[in-house]
Amino acid sequence: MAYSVKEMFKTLQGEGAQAGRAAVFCRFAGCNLWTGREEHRAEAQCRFCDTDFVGTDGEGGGRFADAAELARAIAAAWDGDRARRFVVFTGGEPLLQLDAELIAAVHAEGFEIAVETNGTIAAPDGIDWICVSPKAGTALAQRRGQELKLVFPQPDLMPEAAEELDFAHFFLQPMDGPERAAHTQAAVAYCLGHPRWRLSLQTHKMIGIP
Ligand SMILES: C[S@@+](CC[C@H](N)C(=O)[O-])C[C@H]1O[C@@H](n2cnc3c(N)ncnc32)[C@H](O)[C@@H]1O
Ligand SMILES: Nc1nc2[nH]cc(C(=O)O)c2c(=O)[nH]1
Ligand code: SF4
Ligand SMILES: [Mg+2]
Repeated sequence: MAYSVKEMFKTLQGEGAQAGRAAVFCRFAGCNLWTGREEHRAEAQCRFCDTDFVGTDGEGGGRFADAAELARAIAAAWDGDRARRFVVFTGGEPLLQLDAELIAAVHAEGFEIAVETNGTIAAPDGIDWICVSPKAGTALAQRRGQELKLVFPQPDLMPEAAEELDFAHFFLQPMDGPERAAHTQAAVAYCLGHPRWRLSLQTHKMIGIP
């Protein structure tokens, strides 16, 4: 199938258990929880998004005709040592587009594959690192993986409700926006009182990298 990619770039993973690791970020266009248009934000299912995922006009973005073409572009974006090649599929919601064919093509290029998903769509087999970031008021289809990364606080989605899920790592990530400092303090306090949860900071924003 063809794929719509907003942007693609190599940077360090900023968040979660893989923070600090070099990765190609492939940001798919489109999401099932928000149109991405500001005039629809107040009515969206997910209202705190920090990302522009509309269209295919970003750096390294475009329409890719098939899996082989997109896998080649991902490999070209990894301009270093072949060892420890790593791609993070994000968006938008990547599980609207990431399929078995693309997973196979990117594995064939020697990459480990991670995904950042809202968890409302079950992941296809073969992804090496699944990070689910659940959103209040939505039904969770993907209930297992490597990393659960809960944006905090979401008053209608308390961490306690997520603890029964089958993940190796549990992170709270302070919700960015005008209240970021207060959200960060609240997340710190929660982690201190509930030590199964660890703090995930968006480190790329602190140091000004994509
Ligand atoms: C832009 S989303 C794309 C992937 C997928 N749609 C999802 O929500 O997981 C990438 C990550 O950023 C997180 N995120 C989005 N907006 C945020 C904000 N305002 N503050 C902190 N994290 C945010 C998401 O929860 C997710 O973990
Ligand atoms: N550096 C960096 N790390 C990230 N981790 C998750 C991101 C995302 O937008 O999915 C992201 C991002 O946009 N940049
Ligand atoms: S689900 Fe992810 S991409 Fe979609 S609006 Fe929410 S944070 Fe943004
Ligand atoms: Mg981001």
